[in-house]
Amino acid sequence: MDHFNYRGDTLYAEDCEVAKLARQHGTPLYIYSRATLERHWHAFDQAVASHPHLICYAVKANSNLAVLNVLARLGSGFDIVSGGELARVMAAGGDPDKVVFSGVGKKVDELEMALEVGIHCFNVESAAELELLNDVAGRLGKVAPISLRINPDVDAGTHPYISTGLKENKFGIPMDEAEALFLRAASLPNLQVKGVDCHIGSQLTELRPFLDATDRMLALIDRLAENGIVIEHLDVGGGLGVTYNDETPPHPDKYAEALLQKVAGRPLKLIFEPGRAIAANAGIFVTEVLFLKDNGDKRFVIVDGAMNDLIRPSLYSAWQNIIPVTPHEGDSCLCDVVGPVCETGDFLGKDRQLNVVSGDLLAVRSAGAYGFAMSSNYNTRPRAAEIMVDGATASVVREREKLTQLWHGEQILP
Ligand SMILES: Cc1ncc(COP(=O)(O)O)c(C=O)c1O
Ligand SMILES: N[C@@H](CCCC[NH3+])C(=O)O
Repeated sequence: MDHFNYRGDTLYAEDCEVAKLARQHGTPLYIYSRATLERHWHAFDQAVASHPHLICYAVKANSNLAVLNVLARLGSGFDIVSGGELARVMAAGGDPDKVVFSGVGKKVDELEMALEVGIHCFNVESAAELELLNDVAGRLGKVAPISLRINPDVDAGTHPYISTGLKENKFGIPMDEAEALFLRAASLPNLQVKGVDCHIGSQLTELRPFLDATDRMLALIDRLAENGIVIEHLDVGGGLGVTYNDETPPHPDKYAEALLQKVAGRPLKLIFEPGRAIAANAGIFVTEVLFLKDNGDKRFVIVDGAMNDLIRPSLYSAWQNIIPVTPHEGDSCLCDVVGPVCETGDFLGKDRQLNVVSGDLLAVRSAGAYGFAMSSNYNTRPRAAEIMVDGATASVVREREKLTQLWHGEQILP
């Protein structure tokens, strides 16, 4: 369970009343629970406690500095995909020595920045990136620790837009090119081979694809050993799913147990890059009902939150639970919860049984990951405020954007 529960007739975030936070800070509003973030991180960390490991939280899921800082204080590492994310990690007090850098399109300035601060490992995704990194490191007089991200060609059984470990996806190096590229990496003077990594997709709800990928990675590690290349760590990526509706993803304990069986007896450090599993159910998105509109057999509940705030429903047809902050007695009816943005695809949920009136608050659950982080200013809508609750204390961890911030840097020509 998370820390967003009803007490009496109204929803709480830990010991803070959600309706009160909405009144104080306005809507739309993201609310995160520190206790839930910490519990999810510990669940991962403790699951693999018996084996050398590093949990590198995937910053892209929720990159608010306060979220990163809470995890950094637990000793977390971080998986980043840009120089911007590296800067955030450092601004939040994260340790660069626990940072792994993923991504198919790293730029020279990003490589330089990561080399200067001394990250744990570059997860290299192509032959061209390998050569570039060697050049940049040489120019700076550094040796870059590297892993090659291998595309294990397994079907993660998830939404096609968030599946990453199939041959047809842009990510990683094809398995049949892996050995040659590792040999090349080992021959380059400014690189040090450290590990292999993979990440096969997101919101996985079965263990099988993870274990298939691990088998393939371990077989590769054995072949590399025969060629004199010693691999120190296996980075299995992120991807563990969460319950949005009725999914039953494996608990990190079960995942770790199965994985540890496979690596038993090997002096191989394990790296994990969980994003969603840590952040999704640590957050809710609160929005106010503006108007109701009845169209024949359907009711539109028009709210002040929109696809620019939370794009997952529009982008992936993702289902996230929508609950009343303070439920009413009485009959519900079938509703589409839609935002003010001028797009037919602007909805937070379709065909939901709700009983609401104008002025009510709704909470979209499981919004802590890929929520605010994917938000935009489309329709010149300021991005929502973000609150972190810790017991009975609620703090603004990002102010609501002001309109003037939205055109900062623009200019009118004479
Ligand atoms: C390389 C990499 N690592 C980790 C993650 C985090 O994934 P998730 O949020 O599914 O755990 C992603 C995103 O899917 C990713 O691309
Ligand atoms: N943004 C996606 C997940 C993509 C993960 C990024 N590698 C989601 O909301 O489900």
